[in-house]
Amino acid sequence: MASSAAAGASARVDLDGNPIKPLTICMIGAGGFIGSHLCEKLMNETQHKILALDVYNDKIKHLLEPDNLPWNGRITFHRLNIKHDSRLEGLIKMSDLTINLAAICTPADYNTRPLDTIYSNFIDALPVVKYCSENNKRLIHFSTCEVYGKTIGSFLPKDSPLRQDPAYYVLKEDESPCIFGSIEKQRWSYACAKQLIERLIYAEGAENGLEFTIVRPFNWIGPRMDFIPGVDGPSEGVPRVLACFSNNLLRGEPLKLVDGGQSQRTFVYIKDAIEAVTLMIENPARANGHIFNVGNPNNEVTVRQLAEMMIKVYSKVSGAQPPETPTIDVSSKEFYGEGYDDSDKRIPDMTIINRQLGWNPKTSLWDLLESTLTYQHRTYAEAIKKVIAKPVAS
Ligand SMILES: NC(=O)c1ccc[n+]([C@@H]2O[C@H](COP(=O)([O-])OP(=O)(O)OC[C@H]3O[C@@H](n4cnc5c(N)ncnc54)[C@H](O)[C@@H]3O)[C@@H](O)[C@H]2O)c1
Ligand SMILES: O=C(O)[C@H]1O[C@H](OP(=O)(O)OP(=O)(O)OC[C@H]2O[C@@H](n3ccc(=O)[nH]c3=O)[C@H](O)[C@@H]2O)[C@H](O)[C@@H](O)[C@@H]1O
Repeated sequence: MASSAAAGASARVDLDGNPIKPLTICMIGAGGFIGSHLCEKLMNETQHKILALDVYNDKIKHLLEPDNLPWNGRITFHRLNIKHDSRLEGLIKMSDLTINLAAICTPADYNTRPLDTIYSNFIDALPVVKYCSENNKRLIHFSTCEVYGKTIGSFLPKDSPLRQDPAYYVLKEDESPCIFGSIEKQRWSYACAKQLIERLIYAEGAENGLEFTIVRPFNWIGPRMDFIPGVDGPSEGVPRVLACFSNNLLRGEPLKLVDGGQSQRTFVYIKDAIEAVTLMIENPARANGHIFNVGNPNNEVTVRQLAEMMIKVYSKVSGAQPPETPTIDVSSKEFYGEGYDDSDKRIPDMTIINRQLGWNPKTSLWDLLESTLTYQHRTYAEAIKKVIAKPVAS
């Protein structure tokens, strides 16, 4: 494995046929869902070095130990909180490229912990941008498709034929407006903080020459996403939809559809999406100065359809009977609390990423759910049984 990985790595060329020099990458938030997949790919397929920064490392432990792994020495973990750690600037200075993934990014937090959300997504990202700019270091910053907010089409009358016109709903990096709800709808605290840090990075590029790339992920999903409440996360915690529905399926409970599950999303497989990030890392001349949508426009479903598909796939991979009551409707107020609001529809325009990096997603929703739910079942089914069997303390 070591020799084939090294051989593959030495033959690597960029999209213009130039050999790729090994980089040192400061990856902030490397211990999270996206970070863990990116570290895995870079260790397996390239010769880049990673300084992995995070508060946690559970999701990348398999890349750090034991110390005879083929990539031994190319990944080092630095346990730190970027809110208050003087090592941050030094680590950025030691690197050729910084990738910032650190953020609070679960919707259940946006309206219930708006201050933490705004600090995490804007204030805490400021020093990262500043150190990159001052030290002439390249930055890949993770933003979100939530910066688009709601579609223009959502404001049209329900029966307007214009709702069918892509001009009213396809989201384009350089054209679509950012449409958020009122300030009382604290859901938008995250999107607004992400929008402002995007604007700041863009301005650093324009005024001070910062070399940057901004990534707008559209619902990347796959193994290791978030946590299963009561198993590897708090019992009362509310993760993103993939983990919420996985939790319901593992426990044999109905899946909860917020406000009827009418919102639409496009889901992309994490492994396809990581391919796009690798292209950005290794093709700076094509990626710098750009904002990229990264999603799969072919995988659009309503949340209700997602639930129905996950129920079918989970039955197939686990052999379990579907729950007697497969889904139940809950109000957003009951599920998320006051101040929740939602994006109605999210279809990414792929023109820019396709033109600059030639990237296209490959995996269908059914296939990505099959591999992800196989992982969820294998990883959590036994643990859930034990949790369920435990008597509740009176
Ligand atoms: N997963 C998606 O589909 C998606 C979609 C849109 C945007 N994003 C963005 O991509 C980034 C990564 O998302 P993810 O899904 O991997 O989330 P995640 O929560 O799994 O990972 C974020 C990581 O950052 C770390 N972190 C947070 N604050 C930190 C701090 N102060 N110091 C050090 N480490 C800190 C966390 O411990 C966590 O490991 C985020 O910026 C998120 O907003 C993700
Ligand atoms: O992944 C993304 O691209 C971005 O969008 C997500 O936001 P959202 O898609 O609204 O969050 P999910 O938790 O994945 O919820 C998707 C939809 O499912 C619904 N939902 C969620 C959980 C549940 O149990 N039931 C349910 O119906 C939500 O109301 C929402 O309409 C998060 O904000 C971020 O991680 C990220 O920036």
